[in-house]
Amino acid sequence: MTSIDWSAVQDVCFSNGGVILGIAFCAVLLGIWIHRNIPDFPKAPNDLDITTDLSLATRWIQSKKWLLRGRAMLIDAHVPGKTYMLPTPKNYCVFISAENNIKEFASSSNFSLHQAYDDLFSYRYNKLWHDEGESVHMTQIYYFRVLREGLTTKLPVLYPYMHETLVKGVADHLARKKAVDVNRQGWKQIHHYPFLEYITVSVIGPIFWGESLWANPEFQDAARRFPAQYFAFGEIVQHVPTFAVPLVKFAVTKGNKYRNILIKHLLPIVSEQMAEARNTPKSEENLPFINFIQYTVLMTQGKPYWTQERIILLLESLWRAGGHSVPMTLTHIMNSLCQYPEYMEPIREELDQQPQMNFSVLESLPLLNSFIKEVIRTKPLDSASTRRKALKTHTFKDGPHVPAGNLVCIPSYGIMNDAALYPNPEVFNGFRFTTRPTSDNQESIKGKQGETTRSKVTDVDLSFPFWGYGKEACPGRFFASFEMKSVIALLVSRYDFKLANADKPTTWLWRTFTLPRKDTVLLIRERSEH
Ligand code: HEM
Repeated sequence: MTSIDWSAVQDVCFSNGGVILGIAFCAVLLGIWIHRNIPDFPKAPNDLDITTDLSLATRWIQSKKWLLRGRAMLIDAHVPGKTYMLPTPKNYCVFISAENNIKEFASSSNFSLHQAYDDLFSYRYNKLWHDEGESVHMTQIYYFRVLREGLTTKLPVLYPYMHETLVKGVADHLARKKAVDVNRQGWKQIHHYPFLEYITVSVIGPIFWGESLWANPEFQDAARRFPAQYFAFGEIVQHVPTFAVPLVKFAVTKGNKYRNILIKHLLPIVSEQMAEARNTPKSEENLPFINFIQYTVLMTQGKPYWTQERIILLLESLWRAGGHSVPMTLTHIMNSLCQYPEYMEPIREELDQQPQMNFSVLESLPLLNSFIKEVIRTKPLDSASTRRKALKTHTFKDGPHVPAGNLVCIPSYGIMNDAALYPNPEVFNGFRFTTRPTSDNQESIKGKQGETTRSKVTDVDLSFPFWGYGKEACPGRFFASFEMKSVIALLVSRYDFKLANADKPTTWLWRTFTLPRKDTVLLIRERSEH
């Protein structure tokens, strides 16, 4: 029998005792960090149409893969009409596409939109003020009131202003660029997404904050930068241990720099306008829409819940919600116009045929409407919609049992690419939505009296759940769609454009999102006829 000679091991251990102790200490710290980062998943949903049996390790790996490959995982897992689940970093997400189940969860108080977005954007760490008495319900009511009653109904009046701002914004932006091509054909080079972000924010900025505040360079710069910083922090904070959150917040937000600037400017304005409103008789009907600040102040007049801090928080949330998704979706639309140039001429012709452009004309153009809708169908910003977190355990009438703490979502990409709803879904057909519907199951395209109407970008229905579904569907979609149409109409009718490098990818993926790359370069020049 051979005996083991331990002396070598002893030599290593004792002569390197400090090092080994150090490694052991680091291992303990790593263990604590991993432990804190493996959240206690809620109980797994069951009674699904497609069941998944996941070991702890698989669940952990899958939930991390979700960040980088969420969209692909969701598309792979999708079976029309079936319920299935995938693990996300904090819980399971149950995907529901059967009509009854969608209607059931979208209207049930057991589920919360706010809590679901808290998981995504870390609201709880991202808040400015800790507000014990805050009512999510009240905030949601006012999101809808301000956006629907305020902004949406005023779009016809706002169009000339929006158009003028766009024309100037694009011209000024391009004037700062030198022509790049050697053949002297007048092409200029711009970074596509930053350009569209700049001009769309230039349109909504004054409508939101008022012209004089928007003209303040310090305020405008902070307002432009704040949403991106908010989302970056919301993402980063999910991957650091809780004790490090304040430090990370300080580092990422540079000590709340942009938010503090917004507040410095907003507090005196909001408080002055509230004082003025108190001395003016309250009118419920036809409040004038001058800008968002003023409209919100008038709308909340006489409601003790609405303190100046809460009004600012409401404005801040609306600004974040509206700021980034419009230019991102718009970039997908413009990229698709470059990718499928055969659509450019018909859309241009449709625009050129209009003797005068205004809100109703722009809203009535079938080719423009259809092209935008087809891009959204094939390349939605988010492949899942109508995120809701189960606040209470919920057992659906038709099956799935969802323990509290899990998410429920609609697999919007899967539905919008289902061959039963959209024939040849894999084919990009820019004018797919110009024909009137043939199938009875598309409830959206039926008017109030059952008459068919043309499909619109802003439709919310079971075959087009891009904007969410039910009473909480995006209240900003009318403005978003109209702004996107205004930008495309201007660029298509006055400019030629193409991608500088058609072979380079134009998007990157994160979770279930398809985001435009910031480094995509667009070549653009003014059309000679204009
Ligand atoms: C292309 C642009 C946009 C897209 C893709 C988009 C998409 C969405 C989606 C999917 C939801 C969730 C609905 C649900 O889960 O049922 C939502 C909610 C919301 N959107 Fe939009 N949106 C866009 C533009 C805007 C704009 C421009 C504004 C404001 C000016 C806005 C304001 C809101 C608000 C306030 C909510 C939250 C409603 C609540 O908490 O109840 N959105 N949006």
